[in-house]
Amino acid sequence: MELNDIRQAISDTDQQLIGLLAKRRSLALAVATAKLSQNKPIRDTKREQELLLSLIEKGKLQGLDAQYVTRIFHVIIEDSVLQQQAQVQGQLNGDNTDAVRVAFLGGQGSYSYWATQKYFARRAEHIIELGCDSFNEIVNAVETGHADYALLPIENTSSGSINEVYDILQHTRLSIVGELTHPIEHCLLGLPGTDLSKIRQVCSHPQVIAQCSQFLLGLTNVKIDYCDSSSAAFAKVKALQDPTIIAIGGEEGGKLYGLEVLTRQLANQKHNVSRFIVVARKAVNVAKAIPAKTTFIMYTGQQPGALVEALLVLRQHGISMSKLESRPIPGNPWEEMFYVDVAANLSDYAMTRALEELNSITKFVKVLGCYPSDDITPTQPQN
Ligand SMILES: C=C(O[C@@H]1C=C(C(=O)O)C=C[C@H]1O)C(=O)O
Repeated sequence: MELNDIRQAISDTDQQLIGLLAKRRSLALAVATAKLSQNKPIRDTKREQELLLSLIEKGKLQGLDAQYVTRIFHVIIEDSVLQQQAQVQGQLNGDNTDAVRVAFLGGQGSYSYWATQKYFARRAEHIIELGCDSFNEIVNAVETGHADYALLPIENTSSGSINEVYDILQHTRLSIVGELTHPIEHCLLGLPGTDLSKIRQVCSHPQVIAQCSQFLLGLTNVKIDYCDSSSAAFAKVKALQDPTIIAIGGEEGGKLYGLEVLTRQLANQKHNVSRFIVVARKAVNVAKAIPAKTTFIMYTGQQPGALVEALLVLRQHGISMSKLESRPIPGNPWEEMFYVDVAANLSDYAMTRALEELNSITKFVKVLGCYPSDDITPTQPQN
């Protein structure tokens, strides 16, 4: 067979794969409806386990190794579960699936832009993008009704919590309605033909700079230029047309501005992932069939043991905490507000009781939102 003919056969096979993936997805959505009518949870790890074992067996017969089959089906199953969860949530909360207006940091090509695309691809036909220059502007867009949702990065595996966003949450009336984890792969990006040894200026968002601090220490005589977003940095490098100025951001984003990758994998942590939250004016209910997270803030006061007492309430109700963060309370020096993420549905009896008790033993408690957990831990195909 000629090269072109073989390639044509590969393209035909890929097209069939795409068709099969789309078919599998629509079957998964039908499964979700059937599960709801039978009061069954969306995730069924026993079924996933059986499926993986049987696929590994079938793969072996056709020369496909177990790891390859497992890796591919982890991606397919994760998509299937997230797709089902989004459908169930949309139905429960009467979401608009035609068009949503979403505010996020930066313009086309920023990390928040890609996260927005990923999150809403499962939830709406059309995204009306509202790129913003700051976290305050993003939140304001939703508060004033210019946008339906805002997407905000809240923590990252390299740089930790994004304090500015935590501080905004203390004062906003908006509710957290969703979360999303998204891999962040920082690259040095420059105009075509840029010579790394001649670089004088690196542009990016302060969070990106913080996540690449170790790499940047190795660059001498280079000025750091803090921009509003990674996409603003791309735009600047493109506009200046100076090959001594480069940006840090995602490869796909840089491409939109005609920039090329000079170096990859710049983050301090190899596994560099950001967690984003989605906020809206109206809180949502989370279907019982879906694992939920609740985020609340509390001020315990400064008496000895106050935080321990509060955390004991969670333990007494069998509620597990996935995150505890403290932030200063503006205007009250040395006093701290605690941010707590728990694996619980706000409408669970245990959670209702825990919040009642926390209300009585702390000085202030406010629920920031209850939303579906994005954590789809892959099922391992053990016998
Ligand atoms: C589709 C289903 O829902 C989920 C997704 C699965 C899949 O995509 O194969 C398997 C089990 C469930 O966690 C199902 O239960 O069959």
